[in-house]
Amino acid sequence: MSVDLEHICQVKAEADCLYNEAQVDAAIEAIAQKINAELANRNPVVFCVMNGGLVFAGRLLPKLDFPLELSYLHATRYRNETSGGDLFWKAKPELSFIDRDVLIIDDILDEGHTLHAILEFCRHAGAAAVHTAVLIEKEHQRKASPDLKADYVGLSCIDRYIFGYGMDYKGYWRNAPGIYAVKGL
Ligand SMILES: O=P(O)(O)OC[C@H]1O[C@H](OP(=O)(O)OP(=O)(O)O)[C@H](O)[C@@H]1O
Ligand code: HPA
Repeated sequence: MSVDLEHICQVKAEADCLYNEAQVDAAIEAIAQKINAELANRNPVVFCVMNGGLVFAGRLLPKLDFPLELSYLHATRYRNETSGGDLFWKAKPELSFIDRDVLIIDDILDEGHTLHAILEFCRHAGAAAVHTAVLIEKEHQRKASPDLKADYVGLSCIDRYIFGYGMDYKGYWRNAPGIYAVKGL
């Protein structure tokens, strides 16, 4: 698929900055403090949800000061689009976590289908407990289930399509050093 880089650059130039780098990092620090207080003695297996969770996990992990194991999984339902479809597992968790505490790290809880499916997978696969951390939660009434919440949530945002800090717009701007809302979306 050919990408119109001019469009990609225009989207960044016209976007609204919802949170700058300092604000996002402060939110990550606050999450780290809570996780340090609550999971330090749990010897968890931490799964970064690729691709979106990469930047959040990269900033969060060095702030966690207890023993943990790190792995990744890749479940995707947006596939570089701005609305989600069926969940597709690109990589299921490889590290065994039977009877272990699991910590799932992802960038965004939007409709929540992704987190819901990952939670179900980990529970059925024998995790002792599953904890979830998301950098940002989007506020709307379209959640996969109304009671679906992450245990650790850094920020919240209005119902617009956002990018930056791991989140993409059509595969781009995961590297943006803040959280931005696309103009008109
Ligand atoms: O709450 P939901 O509506 O299910 O959406 C959240 C999920 O969508 C994004 O992943 P995406 O499918 O874009 O895959 P990617 O991380 O590889 O871009 C994001 O990283 C979350 O994992
Ligand atoms: O608003 C979003 N931005 C980027 N990725 C996403 N995945 C779900 N919602 C979003």
